[in-house]
This record gives sequence, C-alpha cells and structure tokens, in this order.
Amino acid sequence: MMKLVLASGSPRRKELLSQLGFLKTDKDTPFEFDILAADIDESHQQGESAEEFVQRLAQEKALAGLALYGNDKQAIVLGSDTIVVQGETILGKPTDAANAAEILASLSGKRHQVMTAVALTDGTKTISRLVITQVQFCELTEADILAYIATGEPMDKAGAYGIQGLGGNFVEAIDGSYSAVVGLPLVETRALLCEMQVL
Ligand SMILES: Cc1cn([C@H]2C[C@H](O)[C@@H](COP(=O)(O)OP(=O)(O)OP(=O)(O)O)O2)c(=O)[nH]c1=O
Repeated sequence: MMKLVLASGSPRRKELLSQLGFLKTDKDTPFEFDILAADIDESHQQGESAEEFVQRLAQEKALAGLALYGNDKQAIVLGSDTIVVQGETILGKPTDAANAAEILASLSGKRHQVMTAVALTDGTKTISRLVITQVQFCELTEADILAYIATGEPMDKAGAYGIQGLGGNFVEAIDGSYSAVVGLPLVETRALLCEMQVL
C-alpha cells in the first residue's frame, strides 16, 4: 500500500495534515501517515525570487524525505515551507532574540506577505502549490516586542511570530489563507492529496 509521509518536524503541520484525514471519502481505509524530519540546506540562492525559493525548499524537503524513507518503499511524501516577505527582504526563522526583535520591528505597522509552498512526490511525479497571504501588523512598541520575545514563541517561526498563538494579538488583518500562514494550506493540500489519490 502507498504510504503517506509527512517530511516535517513542525507540530503545526502534523496537526493540519491530521485535520485533512477527517474528510476522507473511503472510510474503510484509515488516514494515517508517517513522519520524518528531512533536514535540507535552507539557504537562499542568489538571483532566486522569494516564490522560487519557497517552492524549491518545499520540493527539496519532499524529495529528501522520500530518499530518507527509502526509495524502494512505496510512499507519497509531503514537504512544505513557509517564509515571510517584507518588501525585498525574505524573513525566515530568527537566529536569536536580537534578530527576532529586528524582524518584529520591521513588521510593525506594515503589511507583509506569507508564502507557503507545499509539494507532494512519489518519486515519479512531483506536484506543488504556492499560497501567498497578505498580513497587516499593528504598530508594535518596543515593550510589546520584548514581552513577546520573552514568551519564546517567535524563535521557531518564520517572521518571528505565530498567528495561531500570542502573535495573533498583532495581526490587524489577513487576506488569504489562515492555515497557510500557520504552515500548511488546507484547501490546496487537500487538492494535491486528491490529485495523488491519497484522499
Ligand atoms: C508566519 C508563521 C509561521 N509559522 C511557522 C510555520 C513553520 O513551521 C515555520 C517556518 O519554518 P519552515 O522552515 O517552513 O518549517 P519548520 O522548520 O518549522 O518545519 P519543517 O521544515 O520540518 O517542515 O514557521 C507559524 O507557526 N505561524 C505563523 O504565523
């Protein structure tokens, strides 16, 4: 049987993917997936646009996951990547608290884009989607930023915030996909899973 594999160490992606299993039409076969963390080099290449970058990383995670899982075993592997884009700048996860403060100050009172790419591969065919969401932040004071960093929440998240957590306090408006901002766009991932006949 074809096994679905989530190539991600993100607990949010695990939760969102589980959520998709509840809409499975064939109730006789349960929706199950294995999880493995595919470690890839996430550095940006010169001349690469933000859109190209995030899609390449999602595909590389899926392909690295497939290689780790064992190319001989029948598997469909899902990889995903999320970045925050502010003007010309691509913001990934903060390197430390000072960098988190810099990132949050740059998002204060402005609109940025969250780009999430998701890729599915079975080794023969790789399909993917890119979802871009606009997020408007309220003005943040220095005290807001310091208090937020002290919670520890920003450190493992692109753009140094989590919309699903305390970071939601700073989100004035969102135009696009909420689940994509959290890390896995539900509608688009469901479409990909249907295309690969997993759902
Ligand atoms: C903007 C934003 C990002 N994030 C998270 C989603 C991603 O997990 C993370 C961006 O880092 P990613 O490199 O996309 O993912 P990851 O390292 O957490 O997991 P993996 O590569 O193993 O799949 O930021 C939120 O949880 N909430 C938010 O509002």
